[in-house]
Amino acid sequence: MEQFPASLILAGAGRMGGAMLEGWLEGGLAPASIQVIEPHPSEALTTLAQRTGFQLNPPVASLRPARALVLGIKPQMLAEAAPALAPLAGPESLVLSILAGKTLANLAAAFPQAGGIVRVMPNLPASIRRGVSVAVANAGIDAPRRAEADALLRAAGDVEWVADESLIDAVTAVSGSGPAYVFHLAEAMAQAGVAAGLPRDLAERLARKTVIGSGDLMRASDASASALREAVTSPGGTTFAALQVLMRDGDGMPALLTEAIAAAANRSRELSG
Ligand SMILES: NC(=O)C1=CN([C@@H]2O[C@H](COP(=O)(O)OP(=O)(O)OC[C@H]3O[C@@H](n4cnc5c(N)ncnc54)[C@H](O)[C@@H]3O)[C@@H](O)[C@H]2O)C=CC1
Ligand SMILES: O=C(O)[C@@H]1CCC=N1
Repeated sequence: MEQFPASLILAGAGRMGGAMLEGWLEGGLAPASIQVIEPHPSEALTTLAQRTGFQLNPPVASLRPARALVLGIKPQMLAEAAPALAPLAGPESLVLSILAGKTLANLAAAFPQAGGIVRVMPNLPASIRRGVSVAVANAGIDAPRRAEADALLRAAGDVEWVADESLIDAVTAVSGSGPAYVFHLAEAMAQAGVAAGLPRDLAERLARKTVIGSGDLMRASDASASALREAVTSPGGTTFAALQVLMRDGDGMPALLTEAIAAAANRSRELSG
């Protein structure tokens, strides 16, 4: 049995907060223990609340500090939202933040009463419990709080704990933003397929199914990404011709991704404070 927190308030159930909520519900977190604060609830969130029974936007006066306060708002909203949210994190509470860039020190200043703080970078596949999260805890996180945070993150996929908070900016750039790179790969493959003469709908289906099948194959196989790539590449064949372009020094995919990931990590650092 997972050691979920006895009560949880989620502040901000947009795309990522909503994805984690779906993962928790699928993973067995009791809907009766969940309260969600979301000023602009989507239709899907409202339907989910009706179907499962968690409280969506309970009267503010009824809110008491929860064992876990999960922050799913945007980093730029923290300063504005914190004064109203801070009373919901008491000495027994754990604050779990998914905000890109916001450091443990930023969060401790915004939630001065909180018993402990965990900064997490999750990713969007959390909604189907296939996410990967990297977490770092401040000194207030004791073993029970850490186990509860771990249970929440495990319900959304895999979890890695790190001790060095400075790694989180690069983590954000690789796995937090990473699903967007994969989806963009599917977009770009479809576009290139159209340029090579395919009808758009066929090109989009082929790109989508190729990304899905390749991901499933990676999941099913112990082979490294390099070994799987080599398995597609016949010497002197078609893949080899394509990879000579993609792996080109200077302007190939490794160079582009290095630049893109550095830009994302820099943006994460800028968002602190
Ligand atoms: N979208 C993603 O794939 C990932 C997002 N994140 C982080 O998740 C956070 C949310 O990002 P998204 O879900 O993409 O944005 P979003 O805009 O979809 O969600 C933010 C939600 O917060 C709500 N909100 C605004 N003020 C509020 C308040 N005072 N109290 C409660 N809720 C309030 C908004 O109505 C909105 O629904 C960000 O901090 C981002 O860095 C982290 C990893 C991946
Ligand atoms: O784009 C962003 O800022 C957020 C953080 C990681 C993924 N989405």
